[in-house]
Amino acid sequence: MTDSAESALASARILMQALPHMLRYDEAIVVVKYGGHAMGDDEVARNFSRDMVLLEQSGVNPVVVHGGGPQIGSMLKRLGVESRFADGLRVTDGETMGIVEMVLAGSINKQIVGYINSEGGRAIGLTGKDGRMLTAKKLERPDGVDLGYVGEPDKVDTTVLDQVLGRELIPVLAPVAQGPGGASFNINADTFAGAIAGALGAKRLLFLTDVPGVLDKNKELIRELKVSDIPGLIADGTITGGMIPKVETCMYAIERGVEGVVILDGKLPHAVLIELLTDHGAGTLITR
Ligand SMILES: Nc1ncnc2c1ncn2[C@@H]1O[C@H](COP(=O)(O)OP(=O)(O)O)[C@@H](O)[C@H]1O
Ligand SMILES: CC(=O)N[C@@H](CCC(=O)OP(=O)(O)O)C(=O)O
Repeated sequence: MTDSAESALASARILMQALPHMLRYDEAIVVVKYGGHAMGDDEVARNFSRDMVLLEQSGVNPVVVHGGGPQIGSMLKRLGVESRFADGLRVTDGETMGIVEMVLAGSINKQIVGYINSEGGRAIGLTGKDGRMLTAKKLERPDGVDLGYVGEPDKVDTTVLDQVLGRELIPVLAPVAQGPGGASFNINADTFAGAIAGALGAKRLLFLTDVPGVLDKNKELIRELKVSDIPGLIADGTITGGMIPKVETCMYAIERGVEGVVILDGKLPHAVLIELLTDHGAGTLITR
């Protein structure tokens, strides 16, 4: 067989394997949270963007929610502003909020839009403010510690997204929202993605991070989890740090009707396609 015939046969085999999965996700909404740690270099960003375009072309409706914690940290350092966290959330005074909005809604959001456009897609960059998609309320902590302009989702209004989805456009959302008095609030990107996925009734919520998924005590990947397994894994110290808000968001999203949440390594080439369009999946699948 010639090289080109062999390559065509290989593509046909992949397509045949992917077809039943493509039908399962036809017209479904898949929310993909693209974490700041998963963004990496130019090639990672191009692979990620290509996957979003391929999904859209296969009849799936991807909605991207991005983070940018490490990138905000670098900008604060350059500007000589100290970064402070309380339980994984950035303490956000007025000056910090201006820089958070500049980095998330400005540079990162438009970079991702640019990458998706370069791969042949039509991306549309928005924040929670646009069309009042997501309004924030100030996050009040039980211990009374004031985190400043850190918000949590109050209301989600999907009017703008309803106009965009199904029209060959890929929404790319930055986790900034307007709160009481019109001020901008900084929302953890995992929490923002969970609220959007819940309101849209997404079929899947994918968290792209920098580890293969939820790891057990021996650092082995746990392939499947039930919501009821999670509190025990937090209590016994298996799940710690930045993984806690992620799995808590999984529980929240599944309670609101999201069918399944997957935590996976965003630097694995074509992680999203492998997860959605093959039998073996790529990370940890969490279901009811
Ligand atoms: N059981 C666990 N399995 C995997 N990662 C864990 C676990 N417990 C804690 N983590 C930590 O959670 C991190 C992912 O959260 P985070 O750094 O907030 O990611 P992102 O920036 O992508 O949102 C991992 O890099 C790891 O250090
Ligand atoms: C309140 C809060 O902590 N907001 C986050 C928003 C960005 C984010 O969540 O980015 P990652 O997903 O890359 O961590 C922050 O300021 O870092």
